[in-house]
Amino acid sequence: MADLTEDPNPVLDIDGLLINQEHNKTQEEDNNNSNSQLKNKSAVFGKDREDNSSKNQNQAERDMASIHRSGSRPQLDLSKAAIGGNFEEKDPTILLPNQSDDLSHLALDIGGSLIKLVYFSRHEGQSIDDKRTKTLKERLGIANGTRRSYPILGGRLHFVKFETTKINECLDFIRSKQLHRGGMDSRHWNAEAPANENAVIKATGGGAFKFADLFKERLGVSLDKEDEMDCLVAGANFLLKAIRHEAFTHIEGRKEFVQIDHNDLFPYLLVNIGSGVSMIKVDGDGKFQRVSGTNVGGGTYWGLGRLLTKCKSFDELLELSQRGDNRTIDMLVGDIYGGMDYSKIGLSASTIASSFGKAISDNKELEDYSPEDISLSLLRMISYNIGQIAYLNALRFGLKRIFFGGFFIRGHAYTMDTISFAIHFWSKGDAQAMFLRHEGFLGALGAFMSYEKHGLDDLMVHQLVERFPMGAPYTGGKIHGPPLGDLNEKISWMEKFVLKGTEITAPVPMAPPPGTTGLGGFEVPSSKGGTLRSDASALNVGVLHLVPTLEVFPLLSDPKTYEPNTIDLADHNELEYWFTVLSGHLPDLVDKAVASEGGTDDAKRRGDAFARAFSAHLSRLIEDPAAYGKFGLANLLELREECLREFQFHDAYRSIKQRENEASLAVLADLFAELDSMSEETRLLSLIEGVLAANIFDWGSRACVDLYHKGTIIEIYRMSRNKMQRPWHVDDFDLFKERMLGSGDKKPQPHKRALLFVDNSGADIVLGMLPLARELLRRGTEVVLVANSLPALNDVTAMEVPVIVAEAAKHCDILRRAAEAGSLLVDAMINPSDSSKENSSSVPLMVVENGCGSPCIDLRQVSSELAAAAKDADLIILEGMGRALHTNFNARFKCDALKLAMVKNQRLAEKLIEGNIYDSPLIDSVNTQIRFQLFGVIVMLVR
Ligand SMILES: CC(C)(COP(=O)(O)O)[C@@H](O)C(=O)NCCC(=O)O
Ligand SMILES: [Mn+2]
Repeated sequence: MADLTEDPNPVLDIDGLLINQEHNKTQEEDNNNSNSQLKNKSAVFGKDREDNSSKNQNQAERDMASIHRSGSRPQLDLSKAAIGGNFEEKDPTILLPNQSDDLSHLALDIGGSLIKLVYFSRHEGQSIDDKRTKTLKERLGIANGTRRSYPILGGRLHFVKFETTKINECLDFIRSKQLHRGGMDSRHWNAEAPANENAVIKATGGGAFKFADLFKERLGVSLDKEDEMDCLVAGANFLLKAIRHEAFTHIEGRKEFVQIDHNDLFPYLLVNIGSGVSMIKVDGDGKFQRVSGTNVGGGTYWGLGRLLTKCKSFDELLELSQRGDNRTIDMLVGDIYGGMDYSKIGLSASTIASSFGKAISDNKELEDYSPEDISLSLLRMISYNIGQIAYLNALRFGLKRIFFGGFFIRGHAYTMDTISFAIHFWSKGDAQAMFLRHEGFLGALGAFMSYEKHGLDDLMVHQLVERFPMGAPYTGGKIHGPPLGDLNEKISWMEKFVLKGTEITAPVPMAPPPGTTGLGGFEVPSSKGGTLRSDASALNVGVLHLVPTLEVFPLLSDPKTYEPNTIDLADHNELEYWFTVLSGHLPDLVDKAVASEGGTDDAKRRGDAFARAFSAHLSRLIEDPAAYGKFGLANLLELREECLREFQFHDAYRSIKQRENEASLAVLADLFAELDSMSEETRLLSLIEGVLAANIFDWGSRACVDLYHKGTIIEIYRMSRNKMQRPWHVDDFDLFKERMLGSGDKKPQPHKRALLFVDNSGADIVLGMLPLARELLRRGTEVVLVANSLPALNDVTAMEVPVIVAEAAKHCDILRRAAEAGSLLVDAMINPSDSSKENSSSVPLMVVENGCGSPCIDLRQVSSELAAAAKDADLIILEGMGRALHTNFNARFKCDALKLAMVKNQRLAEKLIEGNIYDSPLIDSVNTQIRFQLFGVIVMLVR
């Protein structure tokens, strides 16, 4: 019988854990994780669901999906195939003993100064298929046979780089991660395993020739050389199509991310600035022509710079330029025109008229000029020249977009500004220079894509999630030390790194404040002196998680214009505010996290490491808000959760959630009785007020946590509900009521299926959302509770909801029947298919996971289960600040959508409600006269 843990096909079903932990966790940890998830799941249903027959079915499903894969995927080796388990089964396991996972793992671009590595690591598909999910999938039309087959494997794409002079470190890294044994099952990378005699690694760049023998000798692998231009173009095309906001403009110190329309990408000019410069007109995938180039490039800057300044490295030279003032050497227009602009032809006094021009008139020798000034003058001369030639070529072919890549740029602000200025100036604003976040990895990515079976072609933008683990030993993609084996080593590394200095908090400090470079970057750079490092403004490149099961939420009215974040952290005031808020929460969060792991010394150490890591992220963002790409508040809140998971805190609020669930369930029967005694209209209003009131139980909000000291859950809930006087700040209740209850001649129009995006545990779900769900069910609307896949703050997870519903159902027949019909109460059923027949008269209550582990939700990337459930839905209810305010406040849908949120944050109240915050309903605390003045409520019905 095939063992699930050895399944070579983790494509397929990762419903349980869409977002995984950091990659360099050991395999053992991964397994422990999934085991404990499975154990929880089993506990929910009181049975061990991981018995052999379900294993067989899982396996069969995986095999089915493998067979459905597109031709670009690894072909199946069917030799010695056999049916495993019971032949009578509908989907017996098919064993493929000779099927190896021949997925490519590593590709290299070995340049003159840097070696760039792109490697892929598989991650295990966690399948949690129990009776409930199986029946649910059948109901949603994604069960066996009709289920989607995912054309690619789930996994992670890593980007790292080494200096070419340190090639031995690079070889050690490859060996320690066993990346050269790509032909094997990656989940069993094993140092003991014999090297594959014929192992081949795709490589591009001159070093692929130069170091071929060294690779053979040290790693026993051959380098399969790929053409550099082919690779550059393939890499750029992939990035521009698959990564949202890969490109950005850089004008006067300001980065702005650009969303490229995939259908309108070609043609463009790709300018790759390495030692020399290539200019390539790209017309499509594999369709390109090198149209020009210049021998004045990165090598020129480095070569001349070294001679003129005695610098020891390229980075040192760049670093010098940060402190330079090119006006001492360059002849400016103002120098010629007595300080005046030459406005007739559009030249300002600060424009460089002649690079190094002052050196002809000054009676000075080389030693009389500062190396800093020389470096900056040289940098500008070369950047400007490249920009100008690029523009001329764009003009030649009528190209509006010019993308710049290559090692020369290195995210360097003044280089980018100078290039942008040249393009803008000469094209009179018609053409635009754009830069790429993964600028240095184009070639390596392209080499990776040249493997026949890489599968990346099939990837869609919504299936990629970029994560920023505190990926020691490489921060921002750059290797800083030997690779780390496990979490313990990683923590030690961080402890040392932080103790050593500020490097971890500011691995790549400095972003010039907007405007410092002046017109076209020709003013004097603002210097941060000694704090600057060579890769000063380089952008952080994260790990790309490939999650084939993610889908775009089908009910978004316009996915193209959808922007999940309401708050954009590119606004420095916002960033500073949230930085302060989240820094303030940190000590408390660490306490909770450590307590959730038993308060052991190990947990304390991990807690400490988490705090350091998250603070480092915050500092990095404060230094450069664009460091992680386009980043909104939702991303920051998610980063915090990811960071907790990185240090193995899987559910920091576990016990708080449990306690609040119990306390709320204890008063639920009374609440149902109270609601049932009301008239329809009063009840509907009370239900909405109840959702808002219960949303106050939010451990992510400082104001709310302070409130908890003032009374019991039910007291706070009641007090809060009683204070909900209408009209609310945004108040579409009457519209909703009309649809639900009708008015005058209008009959009620019950919805067919409602998706309820639930938020917090305890009162929020139990006293708020479940009673609302019950009302909808009573009116004949199917209800799907949509909950997080992974914990985030005190949010309830999809795994926890069935237990809560089971408890609630003890007090309510409507819920019980609906839960049975929706297969939530599996233990109450004799046989799921009989049971669904029996309950066919009842509308079902179902639970699906949303695909994320954050307090917010990006509806461009949701679980396939949710996407399937959405197909028949005509009502969406988004609840809570994270899902309805921080994200999706501006979202529009194809059907009715209700956004219900208690505004629990002063700044947000000001920003979104646009009124005087003191107009908001006041909430008196129960026992004291203290007034909480920052709560407003929003009930928004939108389409
Ligand atoms: C993290 C949250 C979005 C969670 O709110 P919820 O979605 O549970 O209503 C919210 O607690 C929040 O924005 N907190 C910010 C910090 C504060 O106001 O203290
Ligand atoms: Mn929440």
